[in-house]
Amino acid sequence: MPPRLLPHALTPRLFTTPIRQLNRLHARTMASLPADRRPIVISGPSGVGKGTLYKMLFERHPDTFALSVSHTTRGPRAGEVDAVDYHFVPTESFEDLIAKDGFVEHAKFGGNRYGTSKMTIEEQSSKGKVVVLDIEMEGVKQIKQSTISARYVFVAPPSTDALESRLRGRGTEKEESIQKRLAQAINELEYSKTPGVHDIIIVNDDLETAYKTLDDFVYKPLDS
Ligand SMILES: Nc1ncnc2c1ncn2[C@@H]1O[C@H](COP(=O)(O)OP(=O)(O)OP(=O)(O)O)[C@@H](O)[C@H]1O
Repeated sequence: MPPRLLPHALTPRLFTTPIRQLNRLHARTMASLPADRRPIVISGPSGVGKGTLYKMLFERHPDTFALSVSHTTRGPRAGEVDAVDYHFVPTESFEDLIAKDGFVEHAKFGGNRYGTSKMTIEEQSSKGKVVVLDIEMEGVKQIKQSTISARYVFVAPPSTDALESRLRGRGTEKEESIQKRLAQAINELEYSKTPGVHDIIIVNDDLETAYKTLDDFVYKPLDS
């Protein structure tokens, strides 16, 4: 039996889509490594939208980035998974790793310890991923003093009122924790004004605009 001819509307797109369009489609679905492969350190006050922004980056460029999973002594929030959101460890194990010089940065915040292990960064980089680190001010200072060469992004809120309403709107923090985070936000914002500390400061007002600024920065050519 001769093959049935498909009506035009059902012809597979492959045969009707111009090559240039196909290439663009292909580029978007393939891992698209930035020219600059150094780890990207993203900092900014709690609740400003760091997580929201880098998750968009991961979704829009699959298989390209890896979030450095931090170690912490704090307990998991509802829905958080060990080794995915954090490596949840007891204080003794955390201190053990400090003694072995196993962290690129570590800090205490809100009564808990947080840190990025050298091993975590090495593992992801060796898989060809661009590592993204979500860390706070003290961690940024330590990485800047370390031998790690990184790019530094600071995410700022459009206003402190907006920051507070995002923190509250997220619904993950108790009042005491919100107050601590807001107090710390003032220090973070002050530090961000130090010249030369960050390569870019992104004000996260309109989300898509902020995302575009982040994407452009991450993918800018090496010589610009
Ligand atoms: N541009 C934006 N406009 C309005 N709301 C936003 C915007 N960006 C993020 N948010 C919301 O703000 C809240 C905090 O965002 P997110 O959890 O990403 O912050 P974070 O900086 O990663 O916080 P933390 O450091 O505590 O993990 C979330 O509910 C998120 O949906």
